[in-house]
Amino acid sequence: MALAGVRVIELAGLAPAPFCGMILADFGAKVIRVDRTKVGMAMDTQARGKLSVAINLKTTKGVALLRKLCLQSDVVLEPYRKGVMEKLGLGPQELLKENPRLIYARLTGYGQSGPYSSAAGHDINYLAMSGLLSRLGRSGERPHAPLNLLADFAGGGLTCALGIVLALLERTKSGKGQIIDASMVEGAAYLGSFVWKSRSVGIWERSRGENMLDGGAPFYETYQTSDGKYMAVGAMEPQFYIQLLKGLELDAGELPPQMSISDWPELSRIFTDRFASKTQADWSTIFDGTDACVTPVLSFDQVSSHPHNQERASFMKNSGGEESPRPAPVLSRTPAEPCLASDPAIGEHTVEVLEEYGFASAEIKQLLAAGVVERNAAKAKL
Ligand SMILES: C[C@H](CCC[C@@H](C)[C@H]1CC[C@H]2[C@@H]3[C@H](O)C[C@@H]4C[C@H](O)CC[C@]4(C)[C@H]3C[C@H](O)[C@]12C)C(=O)SCCNC(=O)CCNC(=O)[C@H](O)C(C)(C)COP(=O)(O)OP(=O)(O)OC[C@H]1O[C@@H](n2cnc3c(N)ncnc32)[C@H](O)[C@@H]1OP(=O)(O)O
Repeated sequence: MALAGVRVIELAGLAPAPFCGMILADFGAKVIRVDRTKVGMAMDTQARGKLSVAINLKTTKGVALLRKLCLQSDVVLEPYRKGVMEKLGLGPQELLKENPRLIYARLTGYGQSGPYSSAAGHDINYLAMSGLLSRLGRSGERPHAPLNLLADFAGGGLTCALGIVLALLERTKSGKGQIIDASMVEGAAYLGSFVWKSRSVGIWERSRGENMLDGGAPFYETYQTSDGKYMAVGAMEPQFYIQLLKGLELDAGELPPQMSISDWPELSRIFTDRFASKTQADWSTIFDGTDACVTPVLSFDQVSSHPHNQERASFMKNSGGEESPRPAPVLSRTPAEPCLASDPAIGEHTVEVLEEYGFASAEIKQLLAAGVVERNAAKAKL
């Protein structure tokens, strides 16, 4: 796999850093998640392929232990509020001094500087601060955050993974590590570059929810079908729009012009009535194999059995039967090989990891007895 041989220490976090760690693990890195001790249940739902060590970082020995792990690793990924790692004596200056090849990734909401850098926050706050949230939502309604996908995962976890891979690539030339300051506000804003940079072509001039790509245009919308499901329409270009009208059995000559913005509400009503006359399966049969850019809005229950996704094996099941998306993109020679075993219990690999990093068994016993580290059995498989 592409990242085979890369060792990552991931400090346990809420959602974005776990996703970043899972991407690295899916593509072959050895990812060791550092959990707290005395925590019953892991909150990491993105733990595929990771190992877990439980270390009490509020002890001097726990901090020394983590330093030793970082000394022999390529990447440390930390998701805490600004200053937390420095308070523990695990800041980048200290760790890079000991291991100059270390890539030290800091994944936060607001970045390592600026007046908000120490504030708590979540996806919705970061998205708001990126400017993007102001553009998301229906006409006349409040801005709406679409799940916690944009800041936490796209602007956060995924962007941070890109930063780590870039730093690993650069290290092959310089031999040096570096610090990554991954701010979810900036990651989300960067993701919005298209919106920023396409303002000059006039496609965002109207209010939120009234433009071509944000729900304003009838040919870029979802429509309910007679069985309560939905179809997605993305027929922007005239040659594709004609195909849409053909599938809907509408005569272009009897309709207002596609780009007549003042007629969009009327066109939208016509399309709404038409889509409501057949089931999702009927519409799929009509539009499949055409260039109308019309697809069913698949639910999580439907998605893996759709013939297209099925042929590509786009979704997979782990050993416990849990379904999830297969890692993307697909690399031809060194594709991801996601782990199919169930997620690790907190501290499941404490002993194994410490042994691998050179701790003697007597030392491990002492650390366990003193509560500096904790070992737990793998979760029972039902
Ligand atoms: C919208 C998303 C998040 C969605 C996640 C949800 C799925 C979950 C969020 C809340 C969960 C529910 C809740 O917990 C209640 C129930 C609990 C129950 O067990 C399960 C059901 C629950 C209902 C549960 C269900 C779900 O899990 C939830 C709904 C996001 O946007 S995530 C993005 C968040 N932002 C960031 O990551 C940016 C960077 N980080 C931060 O800004 C802060 O870390 C953050 C997130 C604001 C949290 O701040 P906090 O004050 O809690 O922590 P920090 O200041 O960072 O300090 C960390 C301290 O921990 C110490 N520490 C770390 N490791 C160790 C260790 N191994 N040993 C000892 N101590 C450790 C560290 O030293 C710090 O200590 P100090 O404070 O003393 O310095």
